[in-house]
Amino acid sequence: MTQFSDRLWSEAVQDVIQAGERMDQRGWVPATAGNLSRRLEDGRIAITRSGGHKGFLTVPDVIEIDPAGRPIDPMQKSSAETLLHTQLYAADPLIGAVLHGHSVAATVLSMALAGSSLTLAGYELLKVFEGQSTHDTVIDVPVFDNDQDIARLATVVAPRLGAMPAGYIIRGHGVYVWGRDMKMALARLEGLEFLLACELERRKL
Ligand SMILES: CSCCC(=O)C(=O)COP(=O)(O)O
Ligand SMILES: [Zn+2]
Repeated sequence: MTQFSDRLWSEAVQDVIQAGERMDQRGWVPATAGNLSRRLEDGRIAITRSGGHKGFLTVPDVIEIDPAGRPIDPMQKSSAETLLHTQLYAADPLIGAVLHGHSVAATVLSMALAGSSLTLAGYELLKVFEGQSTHDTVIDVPVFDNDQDIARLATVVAPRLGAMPAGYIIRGHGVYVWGRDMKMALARLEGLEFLLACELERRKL
C-alpha cells in the first residue's frame, strides 16, 4: 500500500468515525444500531464492523470490504447489513457514502404506515434532496418490510433503487441514505430525519 492510499484510508476512517459521533448526538444509533460506510476515490470500501456502538467508533472498528461485501480480512466481520451498502455502490458509481440509522421517527412512522411508501410534500427542506428546487413538490420515500435475511431484503429494494431521491425506510427498523460524499450523506440524513419528525408531529395534531 502506498503512502497516498494510506492517507485516503485514514481520511475515510475519520469520516466514518465522525459521522457516527454526529448520528449518536442526534439519537439515531441507539445501542449497537446503525452502520456507516464510505467508498474511497480508489474504489475501496470502508464499513463499520458488526456490533458495537456507532457513536464510539475507533480506527479498528472500520474495516475494508470488497465490492461484493466480503471483508478483505476474513477474520473480520463487517456490518450485518453490508449488502445494503454494496448494492448502492454497485448501482451508482457517484455514491461515496452510505448511512443507516434507527431513529424513533423512522421506526414509529413506518410501523404506523400500511403502504409501501411515505409521501413527503410541501416542505421547504425537500430541497435538500437531489433535483429538488422548490417546496412545491412531492417525494415518495419507499418503505420496505423488515427482513432478517439481508440478501433477500436487498432483492426487494433493488427494483426501486433508481427512484429514491431521499433514501428509503425499512419498516420498524430505520433509514438508508447516501450521498456523493459523507458531508452530503449526512445532510440528506439530517433532512430526511427532520421531515420524518415533522410527519410524526403532524399525526399528533
Ligand atoms: C441492535 S441493532 C440490530 C442490527 C441492526 O439493525 C443494525 O443496524 C446494526 O447492525 P451491525 O451489524 O451493522 O452492527
Ligand atoms: Zn439496522
